[in-house]
Amino acid sequence: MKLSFKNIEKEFSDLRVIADFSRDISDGELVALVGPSGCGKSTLLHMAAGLETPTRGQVLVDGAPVRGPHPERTLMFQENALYPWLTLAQNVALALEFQGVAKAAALKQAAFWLEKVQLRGFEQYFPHQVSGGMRQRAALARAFISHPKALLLDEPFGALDALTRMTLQDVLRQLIREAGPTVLLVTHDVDEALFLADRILVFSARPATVLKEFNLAHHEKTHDLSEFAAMRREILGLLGIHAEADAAAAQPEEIAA
Ligand SMILES: Nc1ncnc2c1ncn2[C@@H]1O[C@H](COP(=O)(O)OP(=O)(O)OP(=O)(O)O)[C@@H](O)[C@H]1O
Repeated sequence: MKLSFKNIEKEFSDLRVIADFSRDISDGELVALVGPSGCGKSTLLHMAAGLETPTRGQVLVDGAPVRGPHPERTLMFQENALYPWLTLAQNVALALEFQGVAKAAALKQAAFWLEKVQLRGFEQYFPHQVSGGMRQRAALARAFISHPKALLLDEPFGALDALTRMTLQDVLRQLIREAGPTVLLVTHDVDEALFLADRILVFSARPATVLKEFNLAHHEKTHDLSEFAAMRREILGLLGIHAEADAAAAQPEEIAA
């Protein structure tokens, strides 16, 4: 599914949030959106989901204007995504039941997807009985069960510790490889963007404009991101975070001859 943002501008009353954003996201591409807090990244995601409309401009899905939410475009949030009164299996199955699939068939599919995210044996657990990482695994299963053509991820692992986040990034990458959806990922974690994305868009503060775009397609990536150290430094610099140690302190001591 191709997503196109055409001259998007967004204002909330007097607040100018997005200033003339245009980009095409190709079918199967994973584009990460990074930028300062409150610059409008989630707003762009909500527009692609059909939950928010641009003040000016258009969001197109395979050439047709977005008119509202659709199960083909699935939004996934940071946390609290599961219903606490339903088991993990029931939560995952619900995504299919909403689309008219009978409960028994939906639960069978849910078991399959829970196994894919390594939650076999936890089908009957309630969300509060499992860890945050396990809840997000279940949320991933729920996102993928309906075979979305576009996945809109809003800080999906933002509430997890660094190690759990990395294992979840691996799970997500495997699911994406198998299912091939187009993905828009909002993240504050530059390493997450470097690891997962084919392209990274770095936004300015409000009103958001793209400061710079980084292309990472065709790189075989691992969590060792040393190959991308210069890019990482540049992205952090654009975000106003200076990664270099104090230049003077970083100088090796001169060796007396
Ligand atoms: N429905 C709304 N009504 C009014 N203002 C809104 C609405 N949605 C978002 N905003 C405002 O628009 C701005 C951008 O919000 P948005 O959530 O898109 O930013 P963000 O870049 O995703 O931020 P963060 O990284 O902190 O999640 C914020 O100032 C926010 O308060």
